[in-house]
Amino acid sequence: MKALRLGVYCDPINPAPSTFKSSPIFMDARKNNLACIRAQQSKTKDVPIITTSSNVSVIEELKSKDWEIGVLKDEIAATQGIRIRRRPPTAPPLHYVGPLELLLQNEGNSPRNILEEIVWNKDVEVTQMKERYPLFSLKEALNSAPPSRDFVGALKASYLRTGVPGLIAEVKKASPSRGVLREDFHPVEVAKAYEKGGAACLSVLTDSKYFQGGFENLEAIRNAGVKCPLLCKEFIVDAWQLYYGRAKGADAVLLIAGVLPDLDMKYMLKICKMIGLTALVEVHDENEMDRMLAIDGIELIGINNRNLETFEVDISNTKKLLEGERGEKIRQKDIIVVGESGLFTPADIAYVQEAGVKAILVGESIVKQKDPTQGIIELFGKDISA
Ligand SMILES: O=C(O)c1ccccc1NCC(=O)[C@H](O)[C@H](O)COP(=O)(O)O
Repeated sequence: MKALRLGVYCDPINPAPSTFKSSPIFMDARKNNLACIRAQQSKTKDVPIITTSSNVSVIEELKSKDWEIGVLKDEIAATQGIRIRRRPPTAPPLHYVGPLELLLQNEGNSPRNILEEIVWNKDVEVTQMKERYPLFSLKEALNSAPPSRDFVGALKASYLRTGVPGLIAEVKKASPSRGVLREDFHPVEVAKAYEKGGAACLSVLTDSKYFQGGFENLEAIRNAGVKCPLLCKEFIVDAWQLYYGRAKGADAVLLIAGVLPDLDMKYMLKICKMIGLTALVEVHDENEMDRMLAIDGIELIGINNRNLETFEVDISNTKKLLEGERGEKIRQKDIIVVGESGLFTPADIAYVQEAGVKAILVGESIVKQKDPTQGIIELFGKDISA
């Protein structure tokens, strides 16, 4: 353990009862209170903020409770086999402890892998975004958002028309595992080239820090008149992001089973349904698949061949997760399966199609081509546009 700055977490005066502390109402109330206080502060930025000892202590207390709740949530998630922790486990918010402010740091405070790092960053990013665009304003924005389009319908229609899996073509400039994929990147041009090449739907990376994407790309593609339904490819950690994505023109959103515990997943699915978003629920292993098959109402499951913790890609993962009883259950539930990542050749497509997928999500192999329309022809070994 290395001590850089010492942070002391203490709330001896007003500890909340542990049963109440873990209730969703308490968690939401804490988060919203904190966001409200910050939003009020940012609205009045021209006026000097008088920081009284009482509002500082309220904010500090809320931060601490928020951190405590995060730890509790991680404990619940771990019982479901989820390895991704939602925030650093041993670092409570920095507290003023007199003349010395020190933060205890140890290995537990470092993300264990890239997915965990992305999730921790996303949590901070979303907290800041919520202050700029509070939920009530997004709910208003939804009234003027472009109508959502039928994502699953487009995939099914494409499969019926072409006899090969419907293509979700990914508008992706860069990725943590591959670096920059397309230097001269014009998202609208790429999107139009994909549409011309016969893509059923598009996936638009909106994360800027790790993928050099952005919500402005999603919005621009939608506003450019591209007809393919759009997947907002984000790391969803908070329901607020669903409203934001829909307001920016998304028709579908990605929900990662390795990040969201069952209760969060069910909650997100409900909100998606309420606001007209299709959920692409992503799994990578048997445990995640079994957890998602136990949840009602999922119509689209993506099997990611890429392990987002190690970057290892193996397309036989799709086959493995569709074998035996799992495959049977998927057919019974009439779930459309999307094969994701690491698909480069007609043989790869045939392999996952044989395993049972009716749709594929492809980025690297087509975005890297000078002409992405031609990239699609090469991927399938034929023209699927007509
Ligand atoms: O692609 C990455 O390096 C990555 C790293 C961490 C989290 C997610 C990541 N990628 C998301 C995806 O799974 C892919 O963008 C998508 O399935 C397309 O994959 P590909 O065809 O291999 O570009």
